Amino acid sequence: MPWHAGVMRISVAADSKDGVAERVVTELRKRGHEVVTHGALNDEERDDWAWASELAARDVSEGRADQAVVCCWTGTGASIAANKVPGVRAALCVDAYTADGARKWNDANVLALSLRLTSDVVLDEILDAWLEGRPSTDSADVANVSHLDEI
Ligand SMILES: O=C(CO)[C@H](O)[C@H](O)COP(=O)(O)O
Repeated sequence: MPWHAGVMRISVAADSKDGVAERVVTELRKRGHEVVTHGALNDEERDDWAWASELAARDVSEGRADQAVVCCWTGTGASIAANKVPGVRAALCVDAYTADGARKWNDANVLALSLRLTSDVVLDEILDAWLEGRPSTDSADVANVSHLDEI
């Protein structure tokens, strides 16, 4: 399903059943999106950050999800793991400005979050910016993003 279609299928992964991770799931569902859970949010799966994040990123890469949100304590490991998956552009976002830029300039398709840093208010702001964000059509931005596949 394309970005602009409104309702999306979004995979959410976390390495602990943290309140922030559970709030991501709740907030996405509240906004009408279909959510698939991985890692510590899924009783059947391994909960380490590299494995959990990989599963969510592969959902995006292999077309089972439109976007993903990957979470760990710092957000760093989750973003590194996701960015190893072909076609994934994961962005670790600590505020709405970064989330907006990640969608606009980087056409990011995976949002990485720090469970440690992300307050409820900031999470709401990040999700709003992320979900409303659209990739730039500026030729330089398009060229940068397409070069990522060539690197
Ligand atoms: O931020 C992380 C990785 O970037 C992890 O969440 C952090 O290392 C804690 O992991 P664990 O609970 O398995 O020790």
